[in-house]
Amino acid sequence: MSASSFNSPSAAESSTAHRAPEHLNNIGCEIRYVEGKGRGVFATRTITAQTLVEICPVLLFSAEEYELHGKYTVLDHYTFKWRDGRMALALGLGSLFNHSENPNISYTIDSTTDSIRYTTARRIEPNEELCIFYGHKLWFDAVGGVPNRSMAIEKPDDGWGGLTSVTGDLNGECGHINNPFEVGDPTDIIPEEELPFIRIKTTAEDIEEETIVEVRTLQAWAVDIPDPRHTTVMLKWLRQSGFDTPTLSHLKRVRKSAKSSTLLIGPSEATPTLPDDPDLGLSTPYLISIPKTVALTQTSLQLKNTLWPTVFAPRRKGESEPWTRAKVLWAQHALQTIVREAQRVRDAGELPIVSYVPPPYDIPDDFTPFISHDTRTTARHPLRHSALNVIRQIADHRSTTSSRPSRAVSPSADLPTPPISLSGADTPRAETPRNGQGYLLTGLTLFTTHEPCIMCAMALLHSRVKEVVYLVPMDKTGGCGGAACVPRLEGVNHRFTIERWTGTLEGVDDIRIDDDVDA
Ligand SMILES: C[S@@+](CC[C@H](N)C(=O)[O-])C[C@H]1O[C@@H](n2cnc3c(N)ncnc32)[C@H](O)[C@@H]1O
Repeated sequence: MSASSFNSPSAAESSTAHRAPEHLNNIGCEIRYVEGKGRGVFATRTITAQTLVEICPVLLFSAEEYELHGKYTVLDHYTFKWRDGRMALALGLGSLFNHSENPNISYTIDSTTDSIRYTTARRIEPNEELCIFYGHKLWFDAVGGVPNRSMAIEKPDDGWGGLTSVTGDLNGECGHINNPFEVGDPTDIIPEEELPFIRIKTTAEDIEEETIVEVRTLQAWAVDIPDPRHTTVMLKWLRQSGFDTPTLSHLKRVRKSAKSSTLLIGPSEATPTLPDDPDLGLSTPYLISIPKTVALTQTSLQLKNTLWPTVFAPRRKGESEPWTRAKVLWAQHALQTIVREAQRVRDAGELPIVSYVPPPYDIPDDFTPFISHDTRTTARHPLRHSALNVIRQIADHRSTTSSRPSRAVSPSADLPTPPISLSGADTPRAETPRNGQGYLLTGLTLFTTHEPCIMCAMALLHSRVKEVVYLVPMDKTGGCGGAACVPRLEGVNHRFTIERWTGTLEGVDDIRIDDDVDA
């Protein structure tokens, strides 16, 4: 909101006696009058998180027109600065969202259509007011919940109604927002090379593809069939022999050459007994090295084929989850939240390391976020790393409330409820479900400011977290691709996805720490 000069807004003049107009929004929003604020937007029913509630076309005024006329009118309480210095008025519900320090609506501009898209930042309950964040320099006395400042994450004064809380652009002008993910269809899948992060490889197959000289092999029995016409007989024998096991299903059974064939019999554990038929002219079985896994790329296929003909199976489904534009924005929002929280805890004398588990992108309902920071300094405890704290916070909360993962906790101003104390005393536990669903992080993404150390990476593995996204790599101490990559270790019984964020985010430089600190 620009409010460069003060004109008494209709809101200030209005009273609850006014009748609010109907709005034909089928998402569950309506306009109501509220004491002290004028009109506002309210939910008529539950609206789930990440719901697009309104798309508003904007009315644009030239800078000159606005400077000469607009700013002396009531418009000045409704307009935003547009990209090229023009002023924009959001039509529809856009101009009726009131301000809150705890906004439940975030919004992005779509300059291709000259419109603004408003999305719920969390689940909204019936009759709740839908609010955005205007910035810190308000030109009116705000009515409504002012958060506990000690808990609040300080937001920059963006002059843009909190728009930049989504975009990370903190220079205060819409015109300078340069976030490619806020423009366009939120359901578009972003091409891999345009994603603002690097995927850290965590499967053995992935490593093999990168360091292709080190094809992992195993020993298996083979036999030469001098007359290729006997190959079918030998394949039939193999099927009945019991030597044929699924362990070698990623390999072809026969390697043909110009004059003979070679049959792959089975793994080295059992010495094969061949058919007793001299007419077949078989060689004595012998051990060969064969690729241990399927070929995921053409390069790998070529290399593996030199050992033994290998099945080509390009990257298996689910290994590289596609990211939509909306999911990138969800992640940006989460990361901006942890950066602000880290700045706050740094100012409070702690290490600026924060871990955050937001509602899952796909199924955000019934889960309120958890956020924890490093408390080694205040707790005087070597294990109070932020990732461990948040894992423990979730487990404690879930096991002491109910078996159903549900409303949880956060100290963030972006987030609705106050935090569980991180005093260091273990919370007494209620009975937990046997499968661990009650206390694990199954299906959840953990966002963290710094690459988790090896201890935390192991704890995350035990917690069955689905995905870890971090900002600052810790080359000397990190356990997610820095000093080591714990979920990549052979023999671990769970792997989680890791993304190192490379996209620009305001404030990251403020929270860097010594590279030999365990985060
Ligand atoms: C963009 S308008 C919002 C819609 C406005 N309530 C109306 O009825 O037109 C901004 C104006 O709404 C009022 N307003 C917004 N948020 C408020 C709040 N938290 N407390 C009091 N007034 C608020 C202020 O008068 C402000 O100038």
